[in-house]
Parts: sequence; C-alpha cells; structure tokens
Amino acid sequence: MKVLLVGYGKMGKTIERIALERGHEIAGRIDVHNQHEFDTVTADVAIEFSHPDAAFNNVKRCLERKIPVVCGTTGWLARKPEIEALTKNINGAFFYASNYSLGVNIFFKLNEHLARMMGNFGNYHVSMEEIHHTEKKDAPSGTAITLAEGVMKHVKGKRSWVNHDTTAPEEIGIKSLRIAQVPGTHTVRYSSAVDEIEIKHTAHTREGFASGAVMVAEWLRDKKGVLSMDDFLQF
Ligand SMILES: NC(=O)C1=CN([C@@H]2O[C@H](COP(=O)(O)OP(=O)(O)OC[C@H]3O[C@@H](n4cnc5c(N)ncnc54)[C@H](OP(=O)(O)O)[C@@H]3O)[C@@H](O)[C@H]2O)C=CC1
Ligand SMILES: O=C(O)C1=N[C@H](C(=O)O)C[C@H](O)C1
Repeated sequence: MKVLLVGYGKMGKTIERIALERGHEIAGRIDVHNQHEFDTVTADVAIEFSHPDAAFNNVKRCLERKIPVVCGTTGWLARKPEIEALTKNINGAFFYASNYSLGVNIFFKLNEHLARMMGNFGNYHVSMEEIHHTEKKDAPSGTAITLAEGVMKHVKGKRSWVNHDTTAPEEIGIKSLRIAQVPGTHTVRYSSAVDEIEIKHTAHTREGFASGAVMVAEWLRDKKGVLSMDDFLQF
C-alpha cells in the first residue's frame, strides 16, 4: 500500500517507521514547506498528523485528490462537520480518532461503563487530568475531550467541560499539565468525602498511537464514508 504522510513531525516519523516495517511504501511526506505536492501526489491512503490550524486544509486536499484520509490531528474539530459533508458529497473516505491507541480505546469503553454506574450516585465529583509533553499545541487534549463526552453521555446533569478546576454541577473540569517528554497520560477521577475512584491510562511511547493509525489505514483503503474507531474495532 502507498501511504502519504501529511505532517512529518514526531507522529509522522513514527508512523513512517511502522508503515515500512509492515511492508508499505511511502508515497510522499507533506509538511509546511512542500504543500504544492498535493497537486500531483497519488496514494492509496493518507495519514494526517499535523497542526490544529493545518488539518482542515490538509484533509480537504487529500479528499479532493480522491485519497482516503486517516486523521489524528487534534484541536480543529469545529470544522470537522464541513469535512464530513465534503466526504459524503464526493463519495470519499474520512476517518477520525482523537486517539488511535488500542489501549486508549479500551479505556474509552471503561470510562463509559464507569460513568454509567456513577450516574446513579450524586455524591461523587468527577474531574479529569491530562499530562502531555511541552510541545503540545492544544489543550485540553482531544483524548480528554472524548473522555468528557463519554461522561456527559451517561452522568445526568453534566452538560459541558471546562479546561480548569470547577465545582459547577453541570461542568466537568479538565486539568492540563505539560511536562517534558510525556507521550500522554489521562486520568478520570470520582471523589467523594469518604473515598475516590480513579481510572488512568499511561502511554509509554508514541508507538501505540502510530501502529493504530497504520492498521486503520490498511482497513480504510477500500472503504467509503465517514468512519470512526467504533466502525474499526466493533467492540
Ligand atoms: N489521534 C492520535 O492518536 C494522536 C494525535 N496526535 C496529534 O497529532 C498532531 C501532531 O502531533 P505531533 O506529530 O506530536 O506534532 P509535531 O509538532 O511533532 O509534528 C507536526 C508536524 O506537522 C507539521 N505541519 C505544520 N503545519 C503543517 C501543514 N500545513 N501541513 C503539513 N504539516 C504541517 C509541523 O511542521 P513545523 O514543525 O515546521 O510546524 C510538524 O512537522 C497533534 O495535533 C497531536 O495532538 C498525536 C499523537 C496521537
Ligand atoms: O499531542 C499529543 O502528543 C497527543 N495528542 C492526542 C490528544 O490530544 O489526545 C493523543 C495523545 O494523547 C498524544
């Protein structure tokens, strides 16, 4: 399979290594300085991990060239509905996940299961914390937003998240910490006056994110439509 890498930073380079190990070819590497390559490139699939301000345009350009896109960039989701509409209009393929690691996707399910149980108990205060490396451009992380959405789905009265501590009953507070070299740690905590329940996922390296994205790309190449981890994992 010919893989186009869009964004050639920490994730782009890790994805390249894993794609080569799995027997794929690299069709191109598009970064800030060679955007003109979108005009001529051909590939079976594009994997886009770039910058919150760049993702919309990068995904659009891939779709316009009829290249299915696996996108992992976070912090641009206000414009995702436009990409979904374009995908349907041109009968293309677009896949988005805030986190491609299998472990985190199991953690997402665990989070929803716990939220469903905790929804019955009003005396617990739910909060979240995410820790990432100091180069991260967005806060809170896309993964923390997905976790907050999972809680809102099941805990009655939780209607929004905020990126700071909060005691407002309708809000979920997400604390973002930036510490050198941390690939990504997420904690969901329910605290009461008498005890605390905490679930936590710690990524040790970026390999889990990258290998998940490559496996999704292998699966997506002959698909159409707007797809997500629920379609891919089916659990
Ligand atoms: N969904 C998931 O599983 C994961 C998502 N991510 C997300 O992926 C994104 C990238 O992460 P990471 O690789 O660590 O970040 P890096 O900063 O290491 O890499 C991003 C790369 O994108 C480049 N870039 C900037 N603008 C454009 C553009 N217009 N077109 C193409 N490339 C561009 C940057 O170039 P320059 O440095 O010159 O600006 C840089 O090389 C982030 O949004 C992050 O949150 C990360 C890990 C997992
Ligand atoms: O920027 C990162 O590094 C990461 N970003 C994603 C996010 O915002 O959730 C996924 C992972 O945690 C690493």
